[in-house]
Amino acid sequence: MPRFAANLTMLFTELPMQDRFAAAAHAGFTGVEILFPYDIAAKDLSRAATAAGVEMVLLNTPPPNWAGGPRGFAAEPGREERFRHDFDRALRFAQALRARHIHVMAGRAEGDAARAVFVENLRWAVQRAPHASLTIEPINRIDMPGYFLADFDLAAAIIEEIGAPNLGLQFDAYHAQRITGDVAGTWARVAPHVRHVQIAGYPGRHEPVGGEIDWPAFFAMVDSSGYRGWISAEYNPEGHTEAGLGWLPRR
Ligand SMILES: O=C(O)C(=O)[C@@H](O)CO
Ligand SMILES: [Mg+2]
Repeated sequence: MPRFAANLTMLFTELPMQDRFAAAAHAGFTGVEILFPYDIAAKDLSRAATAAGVEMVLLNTPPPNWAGGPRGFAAEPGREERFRHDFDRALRFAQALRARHIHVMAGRAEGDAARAVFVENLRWAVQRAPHASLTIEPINRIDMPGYFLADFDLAAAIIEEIGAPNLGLQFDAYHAQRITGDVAGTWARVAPHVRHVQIAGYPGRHEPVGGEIDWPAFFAMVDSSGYRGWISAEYNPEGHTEAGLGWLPRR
């Protein structure tokens, strides 16, 4: 059975960030992720994670703008220097927090030049951080207009092309359903590349309960595929976070 993590950027927002670690542990999560942790000193976040006894699972490359600004530069021609600067910053945070994965965000771009720059930047990153685990995540363009990586097959092809042991796929079931309408079929095609999973109900991006995704079937499929990484709850709770955690196994 995979382990469950709480995305502290979206869950437990009733509390200040440092208090969300303990709240997640109390609720039954053994790991946490933060999309953009850069506003708080890494040592303070690390202390909160250690005190709560939760593992830091993932963070994103900057910029730290959750409110609609740019979402990374890895696929943007002409922004290679900015990408490398941001990547090193993410690496420092990941090392300080002992974070398992760094999600390398592609940013807004399109076309062959963007694909080439994305591959080139990822090749640089996997060599820059050979001991870090890097992920790329297809994100639907309705929620994130213009985002370069919005195709699971493209992500799998790029991972295969780069062929680095420290680069894998971040499979967000919500985006998979929104992009393909077939989360199970998509999983079946790309499962060997997956090294991190995120979940949210579709439609709505709320708790993973009901909706278009058959959640018991999804969890069974992920489990039987041999995936042993984390499954992270990355959704907007309908109400109070705690009140919506009935879906979490082993509570
Ligand atoms: O939007 C998502 O889904 C994510 O996982 C984020 O990392 C993107 O900011
Ligand atoms: Mg996601």
